[in-house]
Amino acid sequence: MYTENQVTGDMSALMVIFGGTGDLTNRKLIPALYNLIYDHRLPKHFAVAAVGRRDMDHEQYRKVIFEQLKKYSRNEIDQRLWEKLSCLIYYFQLNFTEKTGYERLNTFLSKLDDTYQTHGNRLFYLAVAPEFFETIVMNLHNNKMAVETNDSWKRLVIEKPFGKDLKTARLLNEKLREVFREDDIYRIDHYLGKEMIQNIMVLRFCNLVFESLWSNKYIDNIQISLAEKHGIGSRAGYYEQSGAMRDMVQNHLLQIVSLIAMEAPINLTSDAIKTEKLKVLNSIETFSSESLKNNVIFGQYGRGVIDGYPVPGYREEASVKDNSNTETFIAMKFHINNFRWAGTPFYVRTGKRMGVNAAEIVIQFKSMPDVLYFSNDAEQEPNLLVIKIQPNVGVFFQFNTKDFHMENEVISTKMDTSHTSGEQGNTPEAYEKLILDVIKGDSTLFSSWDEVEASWTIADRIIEYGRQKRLKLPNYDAGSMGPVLSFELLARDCRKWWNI
Ligand SMILES: NC(=O)C1=CN([C@@H]2O[C@H](COP(=O)(O)OP(=O)(O)OC[C@H]3O[C@@H](n4cnc5c(N)ncnc54)[C@H](OP(=O)(O)O)[C@@H]3O)[C@@H](O)[C@H]2O)C=CC1
Ligand SMILES: O=C1O[C@H](COP(=O)(O)O)[C@@H](O)[C@H](O)[C@H]1O
Repeated sequence: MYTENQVTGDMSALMVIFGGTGDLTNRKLIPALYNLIYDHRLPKHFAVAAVGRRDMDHEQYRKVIFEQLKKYSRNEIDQRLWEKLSCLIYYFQLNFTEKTGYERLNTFLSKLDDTYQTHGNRLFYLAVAPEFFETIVMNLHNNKMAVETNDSWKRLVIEKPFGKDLKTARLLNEKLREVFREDDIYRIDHYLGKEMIQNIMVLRFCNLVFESLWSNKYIDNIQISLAEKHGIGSRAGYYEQSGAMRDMVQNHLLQIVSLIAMEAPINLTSDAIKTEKLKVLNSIETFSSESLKNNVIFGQYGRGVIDGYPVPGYREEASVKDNSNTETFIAMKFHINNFRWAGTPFYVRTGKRMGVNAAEIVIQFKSMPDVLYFSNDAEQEPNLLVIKIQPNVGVFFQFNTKDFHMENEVISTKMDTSHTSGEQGNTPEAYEKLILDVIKGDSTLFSSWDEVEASWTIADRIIEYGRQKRLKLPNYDAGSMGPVLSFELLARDCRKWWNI
Protein backbone atom coordinates (compact mmCIF):
# COMPACT_ATOMS: atom_id res chain seq x y z
CA MET A 1 0.00 0.00 0.00
CA TYR A 2 2.56 2.58 1.10
CA THR A 3 6.09 2.61 -0.12
CA GLU A 4 7.44 4.89 2.57
CA ASN A 5 8.41 1.93 4.76
CA GLN A 6 11.38 1.54 2.44
CA VAL A 7 12.27 5.17 3.08
CA THR A 8 11.88 5.06 6.84
CA GLY A 9 13.27 1.55 7.24
CA ASP A 10 16.84 2.70 7.83
CA MET A 11 15.94 5.65 9.99
CA SER A 12 16.03 5.88 13.71
CA ALA A 13 14.49 8.26 16.20
CA LEU A 14 13.63 8.56 19.83
CA MET A 15 10.49 10.67 20.12
CA VAL A 16 10.20 12.54 23.41
CA ILE A 17 6.67 13.84 23.90
CA PHE A 18 6.38 16.56 26.52
CA GLY A 19 2.71 16.58 27.49
CA GLY A 20 2.32 12.80 27.31
CA THR A 21 -1.03 12.85 29.15
CA GLY A 22 -2.54 15.74 27.18
CA ASP A 23 -5.38 15.95 24.68
CA LEU A 24 -3.16 16.31 21.62
CA THR A 25 -1.10 13.25 22.54
CA ASN A 26 -4.19 11.16 23.21
CA ARG A 27 -6.26 12.20 20.23
CA LYS A 28 -3.64 12.75 17.56
CA LEU A 29 -0.05 11.72 18.33
CA ILE A 30 -0.52 8.20 19.69
CA PRO A 31 -3.15 7.34 17.04
CA ALA A 32 -0.73 8.69 14.40
CA LEU A 33 2.01 6.37 15.68
CA TYR A 34 -0.38 3.42 15.73
CA ASN A 35 -1.45 4.13 12.17
CA LEU A 36 2.18 4.41 11.09
CA ILE A 37 2.96 1.00 12.52
CA TYR A 38 -0.28 -0.31 10.97
CA ASP A 39 0.91 0.86 7.56
CA HIS A 40 4.50 -0.38 8.13
CA ARG A 41 5.81 3.16 8.01
CA LEU A 42 7.35 3.49 11.45
CA PRO A 43 11.16 3.58 11.39
CA LYS A 44 12.78 0.30 12.30
CA HIS A 45 14.68 1.82 15.21
CA PHE A 46 12.12 3.83 17.10
CA ALA A 47 10.89 4.43 20.64
CA VAL A 48 8.79 6.98 22.51
CA ALA A 49 9.29 8.58 25.90
CA ALA A 50 6.07 10.30 26.99
CA VAL A 51 6.79 12.90 29.66
CA GLY A 52 4.09 13.97 32.11
CA ARG A 53 3.69 15.05 35.70
CA ARG A 54 1.23 12.39 36.80
CA ASP A 55 2.42 9.48 38.87
CA MET A 56 2.17 6.43 36.64
CA ASP A 57 4.32 3.52 35.57
CA HIS A 58 4.84 2.45 31.96
CA GLU A 59 2.10 -0.18 32.07
CA GLN A 60 -0.46 2.17 33.56
CA TYR A 61 0.37 4.76 30.93
CA ARG A 62 0.03 2.24 28.13
CA LYS A 63 -3.42 1.26 29.42
CA VAL A 64 -4.55 4.89 29.48
CA ILE A 65 -3.44 5.64 25.94
CA PHE A 66 -4.87 2.37 24.66
CA GLU A 67 -8.35 3.41 25.83
CA GLN A 68 -7.99 6.70 23.92
CA LEU A 69 -6.52 4.97 20.88
CA LYS A 70 -9.62 2.81 20.57
CA LYS A 71 -11.66 6.01 20.25
CA TYR A 72 -9.42 7.96 17.88
CA SER A 73 -7.57 5.55 15.59
CA ARG A 74 -8.59 5.72 11.94
CA ASN A 75 -7.69 2.06 11.53
CA GLU A 76 -9.18 -0.87 13.42
CA ILE A 77 -7.26 -1.96 16.46
CA ASP A 78 -5.17 -5.02 15.87
CA GLN A 79 -4.13 -6.33 19.28
CA ARG A 80 -0.88 -7.78 17.94
CA LEU A 81 0.14 -4.46 16.41
CA TRP A 82 -0.80 -2.55 19.53
CA GLU A 83 1.44 -4.83 21.58
CA LYS A 84 4.25 -4.23 19.13
CA LEU A 85 3.80 -0.47 19.45
CA SER A 86 3.07 -0.30 23.16
CA CYS A 87 6.34 -1.95 24.09
CA LEU A 88 8.12 0.94 22.32
CA ILE A 89 6.30 3.51 24.48
CA TYR A 90 7.60 4.52 27.91
CA TYR A 91 6.33 6.98 30.48
CA PHE A 92 8.62 9.35 32.35
CA GLN A 93 7.35 11.42 35.26
CA LEU A 94 8.63 14.98 35.32
CA ASN A 95 7.28 18.38 36.23
CA PHE A 96 8.49 20.65 33.40
CA THR A 97 9.65 23.26 35.87
CA GLU A 98 11.70 20.78 37.91
CA LYS A 99 15.22 21.57 36.71
CA THR A 100 16.91 18.56 38.29
CA GLY A 101 14.51 16.15 36.61
CA TYR A 102 16.02 16.74 33.17
CA GLU A 103 19.26 15.04 34.11
CA ARG A 104 17.26 11.95 35.09
CA LEU A 105 15.38 12.21 31.82
CA ASN A 106 18.62 12.40 29.86
CA THR A 107 19.94 9.26 31.51
CA PHE A 108 16.65 7.51 30.79
CA LEU A 109 16.77 8.52 27.12
CA SER A 110 20.34 7.27 26.77
CA LYS A 111 19.25 3.87 28.06
CA LEU A 112 16.44 3.79 25.48
CA ASP A 113 19.01 4.70 22.83
CA ASP A 114 21.01 1.61 23.75
CA THR A 115 17.98 -0.65 23.75
CA TYR A 116 16.44 0.63 20.53
CA GLN A 117 19.56 1.69 18.62
CA THR A 118 18.21 5.17 18.12
CA HIS A 119 21.74 6.58 18.00
CA GLY A 120 21.04 9.77 19.97
CA ASN A 121 18.53 11.02 17.36
CA ARG A 122 15.90 12.97 19.24
CA LEU A 123 12.55 14.30 18.15
CA PHE A 124 11.49 16.57 21.02
CA TYR A 125 7.75 17.17 20.61
CA LEU A 126 6.32 19.97 22.75
CA ALA A 127 2.65 18.97 23.06
CA VAL A 128 2.22 21.46 25.88
CA ALA A 129 0.71 24.86 26.56
CA PRO A 130 2.83 27.65 25.00
CA GLU A 131 3.83 28.96 28.45
CA PHE A 132 6.11 25.89 28.82
CA PHE A 133 7.90 26.10 25.45
CA GLU A 134 10.78 28.21 26.71
CA THR A 135 11.11 26.43 30.08
CA ILE A 136 11.47 23.04 28.44
CA VAL A 137 13.85 24.20 25.72
CA MET A 138 16.13 26.01 28.18
CA ASN A 139 16.23 22.93 30.41
CA LEU A 140 17.16 20.77 27.43
CA HIS A 141 19.91 23.27 26.68
CA ASN A 142 21.22 23.43 30.24
CA ASN A 143 21.47 19.67 30.33
CA LYS A 144 23.18 19.49 26.91
CA MET A 145 20.31 17.41 25.58
CA ALA A 146 19.95 19.42 22.38
CA VAL A 147 23.54 19.13 21.19
CA GLU A 148 23.92 17.54 17.77
CA THR A 149 26.90 15.37 16.97
CA ASN A 150 28.29 14.22 13.65
CA ASP A 151 26.11 11.14 13.80
CA SER A 152 23.01 12.31 15.59
CA TRP A 153 20.34 14.94 15.09
CA LYS A 154 18.19 16.81 17.61
CA ARG A 155 14.94 18.29 16.28
CA LEU A 156 12.30 20.33 18.03
CA VAL A 157 8.62 20.21 17.11
CA ILE A 158 6.73 23.12 18.52
CA GLU A 159 2.97 23.41 18.54
CA LYS A 160 0.98 26.48 17.70
CA PRO A 161 0.31 29.20 18.68
CA PHE A 162 3.93 30.26 18.41
CA GLY A 163 3.81 33.08 20.97
CA LYS A 164 0.75 35.17 21.69
CA ASP A 165 1.68 38.15 19.54
CA LEU A 166 4.58 39.34 17.41
CA LYS A 167 6.60 40.51 20.39
CA THR A 168 6.35 37.30 22.39
CA ALA A 169 6.86 35.24 19.22
CA ARG A 170 10.13 37.10 18.55
CA LEU A 171 11.33 36.56 22.09
CA LEU A 172 10.42 32.89 21.94
CA ASN A 173 12.15 32.51 18.61
CA GLU A 174 15.33 34.10 19.93
CA LYS A 175 15.35 31.66 22.85
CA LEU A 176 14.79 28.67 20.59
CA ARG A 177 17.53 29.82 18.25
CA GLU A 178 20.00 29.93 21.14
CA VAL A 179 19.49 26.20 21.42
CA PHE A 180 18.40 24.81 18.04
CA ARG A 181 19.39 25.68 14.46
CA GLU A 182 16.53 27.08 12.35
CA ASP A 183 16.66 23.89 10.25
CA ASP A 184 15.98 21.83 13.36
CA ILE A 185 12.94 23.82 14.52
CA TYR A 186 9.69 22.41 13.16
CA ARG A 187 6.84 24.87 13.80
CA ILE A 188 3.95 22.56 13.24
CA ASP A 189 0.72 23.62 11.59
CA HIS A 190 -1.17 20.38 11.20
CA TYR A 191 -3.40 21.81 8.46
CA LEU A 192 -0.36 21.68 6.16
CA GLY A 193 -0.31 17.91 6.62
CA LYS A 194 -3.90 17.48 5.41
CA GLU A 195 -4.25 15.78 2.03
CA MET A 196 -6.22 18.52 0.27
CA ILE A 197 -3.98 21.28 1.58
CA GLN A 198 -1.01 19.50 0.06
CA ASN A 199 -3.12 19.08 -3.04
CA ILE A 200 -3.56 22.84 -3.56
CA MET A 201 -0.18 23.19 -5.27
CA VAL A 202 -0.79 20.12 -7.41
CA LEU A 203 -4.24 21.35 -8.48
CA ARG A 204 -2.84 24.73 -9.35
CA PHE A 205 0.49 23.91 -10.90
CA CYS A 206 -0.39 20.66 -12.68
CA ASN A 207 -3.58 21.85 -14.38
CA LEU A 208 -3.32 24.43 -17.11
CA VAL A 209 -7.08 24.82 -17.02
CA PHE A 210 -6.91 26.19 -13.48
CA GLU A 211 -3.58 27.98 -13.34
CA SER A 212 -4.22 29.99 -16.49
CA LEU A 213 -7.39 31.38 -14.91
CA TRP A 214 -5.90 31.80 -11.43
CA SER A 215 -5.87 35.58 -11.04
CA ASN A 216 -7.91 38.73 -10.56
CA LYS A 217 -8.68 38.67 -14.28
CA TYR A 218 -10.92 35.62 -13.99
CA ILE A 219 -11.60 35.07 -10.30
CA ASP A 220 -14.35 37.11 -8.69
CA ASN A 221 -13.61 36.20 -5.08
CA ILE A 222 -12.14 33.47 -2.91
CA GLN A 223 -13.78 32.12 0.23
CA ILE A 224 -12.18 29.99 2.92
CA SER A 225 -14.35 28.49 5.65
CA LEU A 226 -13.09 26.40 8.56
CA ALA A 227 -16.23 25.54 10.53
CA GLU A 228 -16.43 23.27 13.54
CA LYS A 229 -19.43 21.91 15.36
CA HIS A 230 -17.53 21.26 18.58
CA GLY A 231 -17.02 23.80 21.27
CA ILE A 232 -13.92 24.21 23.37
CA GLY A 233 -14.30 21.03 25.40
CA SER A 234 -11.95 21.08 28.36
CA ARG A 235 -9.61 23.65 26.78
CA ALA A 236 -11.00 26.85 28.31
CA GLY A 237 -7.71 27.64 30.04
CA TYR A 238 -6.00 27.80 26.67
CA TYR A 239 -8.86 29.13 24.57
CA GLU A 240 -9.69 32.05 26.85
CA GLN A 241 -6.17 33.36 26.17
CA SER A 242 -6.28 32.52 22.51
CA GLY A 243 -9.67 32.96 20.85
CA ALA A 244 -10.31 32.11 17.20
CA MET A 245 -7.80 34.65 15.95
CA ARG A 246 -4.78 33.03 17.61
CA ASP A 247 -6.19 29.51 17.49
CA MET A 248 -7.09 29.29 13.80
CA VAL A 249 -6.52 32.50 11.81
CA GLN A 250 -2.92 33.44 12.62
CA ASN A 251 -1.80 29.97 11.60
CA HIS A 252 -4.08 27.56 9.69
CA LEU A 253 -6.13 30.13 7.81
CA LEU A 254 -3.24 32.35 6.73
CA GLN A 255 -1.24 29.31 5.67
CA ILE A 256 -4.11 28.26 3.41
CA VAL A 257 -4.35 31.79 1.98
CA SER A 258 -0.65 31.76 1.16
CA LEU A 259 -0.89 28.42 -0.67
CA ILE A 260 -3.93 29.55 -2.65
CA ALA A 261 -2.41 32.88 -3.66
CA MET A 262 1.31 32.10 -4.09
CA GLU A 263 3.24 32.23 -7.36
CA ALA A 264 4.72 29.00 -8.68
CA PRO A 265 7.93 28.26 -6.77
CA ILE A 266 11.10 27.80 -8.81
CA ASN A 267 11.24 24.19 -7.64
CA LEU A 268 9.69 22.00 -4.95
CA THR A 269 12.29 22.57 -2.26
CA SER A 270 11.14 23.76 1.11
CA ASP A 271 12.95 27.09 0.70
CA ALA A 272 11.51 27.82 -2.72
CA ILE A 273 7.95 27.13 -1.58
CA LYS A 274 8.30 29.15 1.61
CA THR A 275 9.77 32.08 -0.30
CA GLU A 276 6.62 32.32 -2.41
CA LYS A 277 4.25 31.81 0.52
CA LEU A 278 5.97 34.55 2.46
CA LYS A 279 5.51 37.03 -0.40
CA VAL A 280 1.76 36.49 -0.16
CA LEU A 281 1.66 37.14 3.58
CA ASN A 282 3.68 40.30 3.06
CA SER A 283 1.25 41.45 0.37
CA ILE A 284 -1.91 41.15 2.45
CA GLU A 285 -3.32 44.64 2.91
CA THR A 286 -2.38 46.51 6.06
CA PHE A 287 -5.80 46.94 7.62
CA SER A 288 -6.66 50.61 7.98
CA SER A 289 -8.98 51.63 10.82
CA GLU A 290 -11.71 51.89 8.22
CA SER A 291 -11.18 48.40 6.84
CA LEU A 292 -10.96 46.92 10.33
CA LYS A 293 -14.30 48.50 11.14
CA ASN A 294 -15.98 47.39 7.94
CA ASN A 295 -14.30 44.12 7.17
CA VAL A 296 -13.63 42.24 10.41
CA ILE A 297 -16.45 40.50 12.28
CA PHE A 298 -15.98 38.92 15.69
CA GLY A 299 -18.46 36.44 17.10
CA GLN A 300 -19.12 34.35 20.16
CA TYR A 301 -21.67 31.56 20.39
CA GLY A 302 -24.62 31.64 22.70
CA ARG A 303 -26.80 28.67 23.59
CA GLY A 304 -28.18 26.69 20.72
CA VAL A 305 -28.88 23.26 19.32
CA ILE A 306 -26.38 20.97 17.61
CA ASP A 307 -27.47 17.68 16.07
CA GLY A 308 -30.76 17.93 17.94
CA TYR A 309 -29.17 18.48 21.36
CA PRO A 310 -29.17 21.75 23.31
CA VAL A 311 -25.67 23.04 24.00
CA PRO A 312 -24.55 25.82 26.36
CA GLY A 313 -23.27 29.18 25.24
CA TYR A 314 -19.55 29.90 25.35
CA ARG A 315 -19.84 31.92 28.57
CA GLU A 316 -21.46 28.91 30.24
CA GLU A 317 -18.63 26.52 29.36
CA ALA A 318 -16.55 25.18 32.27
CA SER A 319 -13.84 27.66 33.37
CA VAL A 320 -15.01 30.45 31.05
CA LYS A 321 -15.75 33.81 32.65
CA ASP A 322 -19.43 34.73 32.45
CA ASN A 323 -18.52 38.07 30.89
CA SER A 324 -15.82 36.67 28.61
CA ASN A 325 -15.30 38.57 25.38
CA THR A 326 -13.17 35.87 23.77
CA GLU A 327 -14.13 35.44 20.13
CA THR A 328 -15.13 31.97 19.01
CA PHE A 329 -15.77 33.16 15.46
CA ILE A 330 -14.05 35.49 13.02
CA ALA A 331 -14.98 36.53 9.50
CA MET A 332 -12.86 38.90 7.44
CA LYS A 333 -12.61 40.39 4.01
CA PHE A 334 -9.21 41.50 2.75
CA HIS A 335 -7.21 42.07 -0.40
CA ILE A 336 -3.81 40.84 -1.45
CA ASN A 337 -2.09 43.81 -2.96
CA ASN A 338 0.01 42.27 -5.67
CA PHE A 339 -0.19 42.08 -9.42
CA ARG A 340 -2.05 38.79 -9.52
CA TRP A 341 -4.69 39.50 -6.88
CA ALA A 342 -5.32 43.25 -6.62
CA GLY A 343 -9.08 43.80 -6.65
CA THR A 344 -10.12 40.21 -5.88
CA PRO A 345 -11.47 40.00 -2.33
CA PHE A 346 -10.65 37.10 -0.03
CA TYR A 347 -13.41 36.26 2.47
CA VAL A 348 -12.41 33.97 5.31
CA ARG A 349 -14.30 32.67 8.32
CA THR A 350 -13.78 30.20 11.11
CA GLY A 351 -15.82 29.37 14.15
CA LYS A 352 -16.66 26.91 16.87
CA ARG A 353 -20.14 25.50 17.53
CA MET A 354 -21.26 26.17 14.00
CA GLY A 355 -23.96 24.28 12.14
CA VAL A 356 -21.53 22.08 10.22
CA ASN A 357 -18.13 20.51 10.51
CA ALA A 358 -16.51 21.48 7.26
CA ALA A 359 -13.36 23.03 5.89
CA GLU A 360 -13.58 24.24 2.31
CA ILE A 361 -12.03 26.69 -0.13
CA VAL A 362 -14.35 28.16 -2.75
CA ILE A 363 -12.94 29.80 -5.86
CA GLN A 364 -15.72 31.77 -7.52
CA PHE A 365 -14.96 32.67 -11.12
CA LYS A 366 -16.27 35.80 -12.78
CA SER A 367 -19.56 35.56 -14.59
CA MET A 368 -20.06 35.56 -18.36
CA PRO A 369 -21.62 38.65 -19.90
CA ASP A 370 -25.42 38.50 -19.69
CA VAL A 371 -25.81 38.47 -23.45
CA LEU A 372 -26.59 35.11 -24.97
CA TYR A 373 -28.04 32.77 -22.42
CA PHE A 374 -28.64 34.80 -19.32
CA SER A 375 -31.12 37.51 -18.59
CA ASN A 376 -32.79 38.73 -15.44
CA ASP A 377 -35.24 35.84 -15.38
CA ALA A 378 -32.52 33.23 -16.00
CA GLU A 379 -29.94 33.99 -13.41
CA GLN A 380 -26.42 32.85 -14.05
CA GLU A 381 -24.71 30.44 -11.70
CA PRO A 382 -20.98 31.15 -11.62
CA ASN A 383 -18.26 28.58 -12.13
CA LEU A 384 -17.14 27.40 -8.73
CA LEU A 385 -14.14 25.32 -7.87
CA VAL A 386 -14.44 23.99 -4.34
CA ILE A 387 -11.48 22.36 -2.63
CA LYS A 388 -13.00 20.19 0.08
CA ILE A 389 -10.54 19.68 2.89
CA GLN A 390 -12.77 17.83 5.39
CA PRO A 391 -14.85 15.89 6.24
CA ASN A 392 -15.28 15.25 2.52
CA VAL A 393 -12.01 15.21 0.69
CA GLY A 394 -11.63 16.19 -2.94
CA VAL A 395 -12.70 18.68 -5.55
CA PHE A 396 -16.09 19.96 -6.66
CA PHE A 397 -16.60 21.92 -9.88
CA GLN A 398 -19.72 23.75 -10.98
CA PHE A 399 -20.24 24.68 -14.61
CA ASN A 400 -23.10 25.42 -17.00
CA THR A 401 -24.53 23.03 -19.58
CA LYS A 402 -27.58 22.93 -21.78
CA ASP A 403 -30.63 21.39 -20.21
CA PHE A 404 -31.44 18.25 -22.21
CA HIS A 405 -34.59 18.52 -24.33
CA MET A 406 -35.01 22.20 -23.58
CA GLU A 407 -34.17 24.88 -26.06
CA ASN A 408 -31.34 27.14 -24.94
CA GLU A 409 -31.99 26.52 -21.28
CA VAL A 410 -28.93 26.41 -19.12
CA ILE A 411 -28.53 24.36 -16.00
CA SER A 412 -25.79 24.36 -13.48
CA THR A 413 -23.93 21.05 -13.47
CA LYS A 414 -22.16 19.93 -10.35
CA MET A 415 -19.23 17.61 -10.70
CA ASP A 416 -18.19 16.32 -7.33
CA THR A 417 -15.11 14.11 -7.11
CA SER A 418 -14.92 14.34 -3.35
CA HIS A 419 -15.45 11.37 -1.10
CA THR A 420 -16.07 10.81 2.56
CA SER A 421 -13.11 9.20 4.22
CA GLY A 422 -15.25 6.04 4.63
CA GLU A 423 -15.75 5.60 0.90
CA GLN A 424 -12.23 6.42 0.05
CA GLY A 425 -10.55 4.29 2.65
CA ASN A 426 -8.20 5.94 5.07
CA THR A 427 -6.38 9.15 4.22
CA PRO A 428 -3.27 9.36 6.37
CA GLU A 429 -3.96 11.78 9.19
CA ALA A 430 -1.96 14.98 9.05
CA TYR A 431 0.11 14.09 12.10
CA GLU A 432 1.27 10.82 10.60
CA LYS A 433 2.72 12.61 7.60
CA LEU A 434 4.22 15.40 9.69
CA ILE A 435 5.89 13.14 12.27
CA LEU A 436 7.51 11.18 9.46
CA ASP A 437 8.64 14.39 7.78
CA VAL A 438 10.44 15.47 10.94
CA ILE A 439 12.19 12.12 11.15
CA LYS A 440 13.23 12.48 7.50
CA GLY A 441 14.34 16.07 8.11
CA ASP A 442 11.88 17.55 5.61
CA SER A 443 10.46 20.85 6.83
CA THR A 444 8.44 21.76 3.72
CA LEU A 445 5.10 21.37 5.51
CA PHE A 446 6.17 23.38 8.57
CA SER A 447 6.09 27.14 9.01
CA SER A 448 9.32 29.08 8.76
CA TRP A 449 10.05 31.83 11.25
CA ASP A 450 9.54 34.45 8.52
CA GLU A 451 6.05 33.16 7.85
CA VAL A 452 5.19 33.14 11.54
CA GLU A 453 6.48 36.69 11.88
CA ALA A 454 4.48 37.92 8.88
CA SER A 455 1.33 36.21 10.16
CA TRP A 456 1.62 37.82 13.58
CA THR A 457 2.07 41.22 11.95
CA ILE A 458 -1.34 40.75 10.35
CA ALA A 459 -2.97 39.13 13.37
CA ASP A 460 -1.72 41.66 15.93
CA ARG A 461 -3.53 44.54 14.29
CA ILE A 462 -6.81 42.64 14.24
CA ILE A 463 -6.42 41.39 17.80
CA GLU A 464 -5.73 44.93 18.99
CA TYR A 465 -8.79 46.22 17.14
CA GLY A 466 -10.94 43.50 18.80
CA ARG A 467 -9.53 44.39 22.20
CA GLN A 468 -10.53 48.03 21.84
CA LYS A 469 -13.85 47.49 20.15
CA ARG A 470 -16.91 47.16 22.34
CA LEU A 471 -18.12 43.76 21.23
CA LYS A 472 -21.75 42.85 21.75
CA LEU A 473 -21.36 39.16 22.50
CA PRO A 474 -22.69 36.51 22.25
CA ASN A 475 -23.95 37.23 18.76
CA TYR A 476 -24.66 33.86 17.17
CA ASP A 477 -26.52 30.76 18.24
CA ALA A 478 -24.64 27.51 18.57
CA GLY A 479 -25.61 25.44 15.55
CA SER A 480 -25.91 28.43 13.22
CA MET A 481 -23.41 29.61 10.62
CA GLY A 482 -22.17 32.57 12.63
CA PRO A 483 -23.28 36.15 13.23
CA VAL A 484 -25.65 37.91 10.85
CA LEU A 485 -22.92 40.50 10.39
CA SER A 486 -20.77 37.94 8.60
CA PHE A 487 -23.50 37.44 6.00
CA GLU A 488 -23.85 41.18 5.61
CA LEU A 489 -20.11 41.40 4.94
CA LEU A 490 -20.68 39.65 1.61
CA ALA A 491 -24.20 40.89 0.92
CA ARG A 492 -22.82 44.43 0.89
CA ASP A 493 -20.69 43.38 -2.09
CA CYS A 494 -23.67 41.59 -3.72
CA ARG A 495 -22.08 38.26 -2.88
CA LYS A 496 -22.90 35.36 -0.57
CA TRP A 497 -21.09 32.61 1.27
CA TRP A 498 -21.44 29.46 -0.79
CA ASN A 499 -23.00 26.73 1.31
CA ILE A 500 -20.55 24.34 2.79
N1 LIG B 1 -5.64 19.47 21.45
C1 LIG B 1 -5.65 19.75 20.14
O1 LIG B 1 -6.50 19.32 19.37
C2 LIG B 1 -4.59 20.62 19.59
C3 LIG B 1 -3.61 21.17 20.41
N2 LIG B 1 -2.64 21.94 19.87
C4 LIG B 1 -1.59 22.51 20.70
O2 LIG B 1 -0.92 21.46 21.41
C5 LIG B 1 -0.47 21.92 22.66
C6 LIG B 1 -1.02 21.02 23.74
O3 LIG B 1 -2.43 21.09 23.73
P1 LIG B 1 -3.35 20.06 24.49
O4 LIG B 1 -2.82 18.67 24.39
O5 LIG B 1 -4.72 20.34 24.02
O6 LIG B 1 -3.21 20.54 26.00
P2 LIG B 1 -3.52 19.74 27.34
O7 LIG B 1 -3.78 20.75 28.38
O8 LIG B 1 -4.54 18.67 27.12
O9 LIG B 1 -2.14 18.98 27.66
C7 LIG B 1 -1.05 19.61 28.26
C8 LIG B 1 -0.09 18.60 28.81
O10 LIG B 1 0.91 19.26 29.55
C9 LIG B 1 1.01 18.64 30.85
N3 LIG B 1 1.49 19.58 31.84
C10 LIG B 1 0.94 20.78 32.16
N4 LIG B 1 1.69 21.38 33.09
C11 LIG B 1 2.73 20.55 33.36
C12 LIG B 1 3.85 20.62 34.22
N5 LIG B 1 4.09 21.67 34.99
N6 LIG B 1 4.70 19.58 34.23
C13 LIG B 1 4.48 18.49 33.47
N7 LIG B 1 3.43 18.37 32.64
C14 LIG B 1 2.58 19.39 32.58
C15 LIG B 1 -0.37 18.16 31.11
O11 LIG B 1 -0.34 17.24 32.17
P3 LIG B 1 -1.68 16.86 32.97
O12 LIG B 1 -2.35 15.87 32.09
O13 LIG B 1 -1.17 16.31 34.22
O14 LIG B 1 -2.47 18.13 33.14
C16 LIG B 1 -0.72 17.58 29.75
O15 LIG B 1 -0.03 16.35 29.54
C17 LIG B 1 -0.94 23.39 22.76
O16 LIG B 1 0.11 24.21 22.36
C18 LIG B 1 -2.09 23.45 21.76
O17 LIG B 1 -2.25 24.76 21.25
C19 LIG B 1 -2.56 22.15 18.51
C20 LIG B 1 -3.48 21.61 17.66
C21 LIG B 1 -4.59 20.83 18.12
O1 LIG C 1 -5.29 23.76 15.86
C1 LIG C 1 -6.45 23.54 16.12
O2 LIG C 1 -7.14 22.81 15.26
C2 LIG C 1 -8.36 22.18 15.65
C3 LIG C 1 -9.06 21.82 14.36
O3 LIG C 1 -8.29 20.88 13.70
P1 LIG C 1 -8.96 19.78 12.78
O4 LIG C 1 -7.83 19.03 12.20
O5 LIG C 1 -9.83 18.94 13.67
O6 LIG C 1 -9.76 20.53 11.77
C4 LIG C 1 -9.21 23.09 16.49
O7 LIG C 1 -10.34 22.37 16.96
C5 LIG C 1 -8.40 23.56 17.65
O8 LIG C 1 -9.16 24.50 18.40
C6 LIG C 1 -7.13 24.22 17.20
O9 LIG C 1 -6.27 24.44 18.31
